[in-house]
Amino acid sequence: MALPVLKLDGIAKTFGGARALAGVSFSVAPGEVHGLLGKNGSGKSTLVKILAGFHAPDPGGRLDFNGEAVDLPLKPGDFRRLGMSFVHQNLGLVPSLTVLENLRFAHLTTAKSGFIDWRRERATAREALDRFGLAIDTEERIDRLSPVERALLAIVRAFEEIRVACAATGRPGLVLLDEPTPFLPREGVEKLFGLVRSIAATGSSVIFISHDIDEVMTITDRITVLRDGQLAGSLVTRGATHEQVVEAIVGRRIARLGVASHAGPAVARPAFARITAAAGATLEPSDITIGKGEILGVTGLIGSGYEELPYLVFGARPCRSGSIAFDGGEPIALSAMTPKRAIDLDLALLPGDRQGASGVDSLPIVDNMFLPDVARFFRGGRLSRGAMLREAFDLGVRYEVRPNDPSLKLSALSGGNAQKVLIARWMNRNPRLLLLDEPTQGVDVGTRVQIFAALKAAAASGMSVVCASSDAEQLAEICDRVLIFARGRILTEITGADLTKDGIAEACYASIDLAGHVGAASPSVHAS
Ligand SMILES: Nc1ncnc2c1ncn2[C@@H]1O[C@H](COP(=O)(O)OP(=O)(O)OP(=O)(O)O)[C@@H](O)[C@H]1O
Repeated sequence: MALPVLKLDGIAKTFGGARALAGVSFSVAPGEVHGLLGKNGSGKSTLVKILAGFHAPDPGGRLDFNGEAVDLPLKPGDFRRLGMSFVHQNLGLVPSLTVLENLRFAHLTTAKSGFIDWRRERATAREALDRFGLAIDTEERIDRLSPVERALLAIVRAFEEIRVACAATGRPGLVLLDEPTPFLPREGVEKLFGLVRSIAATGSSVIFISHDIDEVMTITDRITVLRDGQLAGSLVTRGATHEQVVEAIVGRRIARLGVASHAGPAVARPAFARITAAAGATLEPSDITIGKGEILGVTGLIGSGYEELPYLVFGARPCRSGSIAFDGGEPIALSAMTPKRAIDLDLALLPGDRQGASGVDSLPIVDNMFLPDVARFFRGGRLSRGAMLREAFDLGVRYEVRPNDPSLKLSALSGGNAQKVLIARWMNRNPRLLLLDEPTQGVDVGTRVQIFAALKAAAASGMSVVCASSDAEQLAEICDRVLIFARGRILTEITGADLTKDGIAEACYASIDLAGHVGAASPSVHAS
């Protein structure tokens, strides 16, 4: 067998007494696309950060790269010399710098001479972007790019670094992609997979971390599964089934997701909220009625306008027009809606930007859980921290937050566990209308099932939900009705037996052709 590009032996990591990795061993062959899977908090990102030189592993482990033992801990930057590159969950781009500066960052900061030939740098950056078919301006600042463009740029940068490193060393390299797809629309995922295959064809290897089992089964050759920091399984992808992979991750059998549980037409329900002529940056004036206890999905290709809806209703983004009326009451102009007023009206918003808008990394979990309603914990004029901690712990049990220590900072949790904290925060308030943007991004397959069950139970007791998502499987699983958007307008509505993962995905794709003809159609869709 060819010499592995990466060989790990007994890699362990302890954070203040808690074991994140308990002696992990596996290897990655040249030209192999290797899936690294596991529940939230199983240790995947910790392993990646050890390879990046960000965390020092506990003593005793061994790491070989292209057959040579590497001194541990890796020093920051060692990975570049060896021929590794990374796309981390937060993408690692500098928002205030340009595309060019981000793309050529490593080269610019290590340039031997003080002189930088900007014309040449620009041409090199342009070539790299063109090679990957990415039509963005090299002078554009990162904070002006869309999330999709940012993700693709980070991916292009990682692949470009490997290409250059391999040309210099003449040996295979390794790209590590830590959940690169949540922000990518279907076309972006396909583009990424094209890049992954082209890198693997040159003999370099790719480690692909994702919670999307279908994607992992499409792109990987082998799969390593971690559970509680230990190796829980190793599978050859071609011979494995979806169920086997899920079982290796969760440790038990669970029912396949994505099978629509809807056999008939949507149940007629009384209207809870009527949105009239809501328009934002890309959303064209649209009328939408949300039923009481209904879970309404909104989706489409990225940029089609659906992703704005939760924010416009919550007053978290500027609107061009629109109003909302609750329970047949007087309409409230969306321009007069603010997050504070929305909270007073018993609305809740879970934004999609986990690392930015939704949680405060530097605050303890308990504060993140109760930020919106801390007033509830004042007893006789004093804040009862004990009551907050007790309730936070109970919520942590219910939503399987690991580790369940509410006094830890949010930043000490893995990405998926942080998302559970934020979901728990809003579900616990029992709002009348829950607005979600990509609610289970980064959440593992077992927890997804629990969150779906909690949402369904809350809807059954009368809570209305709007779920904006590009995840067709999730929408099929939880929604009573899904609206497909194209070019800012509602193109079609899916209910009943058509409400399947494939049905939703097909409608989104169909929207590419149909969007041009949608202008004259009425965008109005109602719950019953
Ligand atoms: N800086 C840190 N301080 C303390 N504990 C940490 C730190 N980073 C990670 N951990 C803990 O280590 C464990 C593994 O976390 P890690 O981020 O590697 O999980 P993961 O498998 O990448 O999860 P996810 O799928 O949610 O991203 C978790 O219990 C986490 O809380």
